[in-house]
Amino acid sequence: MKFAVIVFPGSNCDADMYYAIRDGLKEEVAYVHYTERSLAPFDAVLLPGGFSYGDYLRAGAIAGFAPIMAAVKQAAAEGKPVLGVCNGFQILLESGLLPGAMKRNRQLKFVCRTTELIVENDAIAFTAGYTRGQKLMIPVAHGEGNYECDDETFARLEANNQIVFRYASDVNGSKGRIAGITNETGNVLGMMPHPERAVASLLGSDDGLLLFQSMLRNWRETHVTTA
Ligand SMILES: NC(=O)CC[C@H](N)C(=O)O
Repeated sequence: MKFAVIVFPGSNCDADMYYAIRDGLKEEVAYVHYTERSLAPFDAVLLPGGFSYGDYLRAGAIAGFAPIMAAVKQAAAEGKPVLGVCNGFQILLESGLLPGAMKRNRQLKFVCRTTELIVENDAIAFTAGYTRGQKLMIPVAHGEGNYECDDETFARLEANNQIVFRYASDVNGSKGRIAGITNETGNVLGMMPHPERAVASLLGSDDGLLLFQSMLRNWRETHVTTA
């Protein structure tokens, strides 16, 4: 399976994502610059954390218009898995691939610590290896992680099972303690916590590795070769 890690000006978790795939998952991975226009050779797209364009206007707002985003939207439309972590999640929101928006954390402070997450949806490619209700220890590091959407959108997210992860307790004021959501077809996932920073017990937790392993397992199941 071939993973693309998109690099925007100001990305700072691109290397973490790259090593999680190369050394944690042991699959093929390459950096793709934000000025590129095709993701055709890749099976999955990863939007890493960071401060793209210095978080100017709003985090992710400018990156949402970067040249590569048309290819990210095409990959999503083709059903390829697209994962946005932290700033990557913010970019997915700003580009309209996921509904809602991020506000500054309620406490108006950057939060950098390990959080406890609850798996709410274990039926999508990213979470099939977990079980619903399972608790995960995954770190967060963000200033704008306070998820907001209107009540109608929130009701739709709940009804469609699009809330994938919730914080076990309030971290940043996020509506419904939302930590991660998916699109209606389940192939685009945005999450504020960093699974790529939790891929080995040496890092304090390997609870994030199963997310990447689930992506790989799903891809193998749907791309059977009979050579
Ligand atoms: N690690 C990240 O991606 C966090 C940066 C992010 N732009 C923020 O809200 O602070």
